[in-house]
Amino acid sequence: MLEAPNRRQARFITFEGGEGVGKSTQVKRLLANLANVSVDAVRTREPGGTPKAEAIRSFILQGRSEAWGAGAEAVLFAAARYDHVTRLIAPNLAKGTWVISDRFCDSTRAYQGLTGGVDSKLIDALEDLALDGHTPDLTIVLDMDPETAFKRVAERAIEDGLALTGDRFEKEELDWHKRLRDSFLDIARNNTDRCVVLSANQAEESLEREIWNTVQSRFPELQTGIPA
Ligand SMILES: Nc1ncnc2c1ncn2[C@@H]1O[C@H](COP(=O)(O)OP(=O)(O)O)[C@@H](O)[C@H]1O
Ligand SMILES: Cc1cn([C@H]2C[C@H](O)[C@@H](COP(=O)(O)OP(=O)(O)O)O2)c(=O)[nH]c1=O
Repeated sequence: MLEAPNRRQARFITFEGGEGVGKSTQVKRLLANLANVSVDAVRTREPGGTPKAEAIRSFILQGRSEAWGAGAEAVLFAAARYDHVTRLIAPNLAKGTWVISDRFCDSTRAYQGLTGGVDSKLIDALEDLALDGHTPDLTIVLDMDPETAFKRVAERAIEDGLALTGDRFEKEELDWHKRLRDSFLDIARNNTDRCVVLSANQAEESLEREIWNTVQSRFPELQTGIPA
């Protein structure tokens, strides 16, 4: 008897890229597309995803670890990630539920490592410890020039009547964000088996279709259309 898609091997997909490129928007759209083909999936994010990792998130994003430097912050992100992997990601994958994460280990490599100047040996060691073997099956890198991304975020904040305050990393200079963009592209070039770079500078719906096509071609079991 043929198995329904959600009975097959669960997949771990991550979204990466700079600020405001549309990661959260597209994670939600991918979840809806997976639900349409009866695949059980959970949406999560980094830093965070579990109560303890969310506590580390608040600590870092409020700027309380800034004075410690990028190396110590990389260790904090890795501590949050270890909790996230062992308490949420691994158990869900083990029971057959796909996991879709808004940011994961490439953010540490890009922000603290390539852009923040932390030695790649420390980043490699932290990644090895925190992932505990759970390398993503697919990473979608959303790429776009940071000026356009910032305009989007600002326009939306004005529409919603919100003040644009920004967290620790959103406050960095434009040049820093350009280097960050290059860092994500470097990571993708060095991990072509895992990473797919897509232009985020397109309408939400067309980017959603590109992502769904990418996911379906990477995981052909989704194309069978067998109902659960
Ligand atoms: N393709 C798109 N075109 C225009 N605006 C978008 C697009 N995708 C997302 N947005 C808007 O841009 C802002 C940032 O999107 P978001 O998904 O929160 O980005 P991120 O999670 O990468 O920070 C939001 O206001 C969102 O509604
Ligand atoms: C996961 C992770 C995030 N970060 C940064 C990226 C973001 O600036 C911030 C998370 O904030 P968040 O608001 O979730 O990101 P976004 O702006 O994409 O919506 O933490 C790191 O510096 N290192 C990491 O390992």
